[in-house]
Amino acid sequence: MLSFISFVQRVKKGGNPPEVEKNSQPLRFGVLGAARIAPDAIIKPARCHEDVVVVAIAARSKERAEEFAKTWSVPRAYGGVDGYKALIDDPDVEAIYIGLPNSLHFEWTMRALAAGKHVLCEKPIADNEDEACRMFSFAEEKGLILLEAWQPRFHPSIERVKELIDQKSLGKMVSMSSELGVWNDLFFLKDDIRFDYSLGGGGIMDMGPYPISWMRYLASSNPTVHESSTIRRSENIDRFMHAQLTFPPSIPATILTDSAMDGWGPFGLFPQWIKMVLRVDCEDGAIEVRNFVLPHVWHSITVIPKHGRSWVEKAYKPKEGKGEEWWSAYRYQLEAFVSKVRGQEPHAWRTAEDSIDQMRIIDAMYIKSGLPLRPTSNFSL
Ligand SMILES: NC(=O)C1=CN([C@@H]2O[C@H](COP(=O)(O)OP(=O)(O)OC[C@H]3O[C@@H](n4cnc5c(N)ncnc54)[C@H](OP(=O)(O)O)[C@@H]3O)[C@@H](O)[C@H]2O)C=CC1
Ligand SMILES: O=C1OC[C@@H](O)[C@H](O)[C@H]1O
Repeated sequence: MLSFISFVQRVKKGGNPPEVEKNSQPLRFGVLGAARIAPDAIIKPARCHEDVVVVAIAARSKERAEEFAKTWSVPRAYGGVDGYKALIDDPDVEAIYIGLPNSLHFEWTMRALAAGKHVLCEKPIADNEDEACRMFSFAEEKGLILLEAWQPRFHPSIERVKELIDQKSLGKMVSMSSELGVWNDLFFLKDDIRFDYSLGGGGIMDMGPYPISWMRYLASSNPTVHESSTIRRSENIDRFMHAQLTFPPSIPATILTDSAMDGWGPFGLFPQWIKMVLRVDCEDGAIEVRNFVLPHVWHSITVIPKHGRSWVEKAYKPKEGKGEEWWSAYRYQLEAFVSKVRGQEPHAWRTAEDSIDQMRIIDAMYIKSGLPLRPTSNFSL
């Protein structure tokens, strides 16, 4: 009962966070694309961050930009064919949030960096490893911050799981597995960007960043991809992927993603509940993490020793440092981004190398399953 009440309180406050008083010179963000994820990923976190304001939004249509600006109280709206460019050129904007289709992450990150802006760009950072390398090397050349927005990395829950593994009370890690599946019609549009190869779509592009990054972080290493099989939605788009990997020295791992799980019951008429389980088996027990995608909404960390009783943990607030029970993973992410821009040590970070390695593994999964890499952008500065 208590945990249900705290769930309701957390979701209520996290979903509509309080507006806090701002510092005298907060970091001024512009939002590129009136994407569905933008309110959760940047607008709401900015509202409750004392050192951030969102000053502008750009969308392909002026009406859409104005509507978004009105809904979310953003002072300036840019639209039309030059809308994105106008936002980037706005001298008042210091940092850009990019929530565009994956195929546009490269071009608009490069343009934003060229204009001297820091960038928080959605996951996956690019269409492939080659693009990711070029983006991070340009950010370094410009002395600007570029962060791939993979929010679970910043939430206290992942830190707690890592701590449980590293303290070795369950012994050494022996294997990992994860399942991430959603019922198609529950989440996606008929013409979703995720189903369009030219926009960098694909199931493992969209869902893969979660299990792959969790596993890489928990193992503190990068895997080799051995095998990968898919059920396709269309020619180059994986709906379902099952991949087998090995983390060094010889820890096997399996990853399953499915963006259109079959329904259940007569004729599969009823939607399946979302599957979001990651399991780490160790010599003397196991850990199961439920909801490793949006851990702030709800999660559970079940510790299952081979000898003795299991227990369940939750970690919404860090043991030390800034944070509140109701902070979303996006809010924690913004905290880290701003610290980095301000030259302070963030509580967590995702390095260039980390994001580039991540793209290399996604590429390897496509190669192993006989699908082409997502297309490299033709854009050049
Ligand atoms: N971190 C997370 O939790 C999540 C991250 N994401 C990531 O965010 C990004 C956006 O996802 P999502 O919000 O679901 O996507 P949407 O389809 O809702 O938004 C994509 C935006 O891209 C813009 N856009 C520009 N060119 C095109 C084009 N040719 N076709 C379609 N849209 C275009 C549109 O902006 P406009 O018309 O307004 O200019 C649109 O609002 C993806 O990279 C995805 O992986 C998504 C969900 C969760
Ligand atoms: O990043 C994401 O997180 C949740 C998923 O359902 C969604 O497709 C994806 O873009």
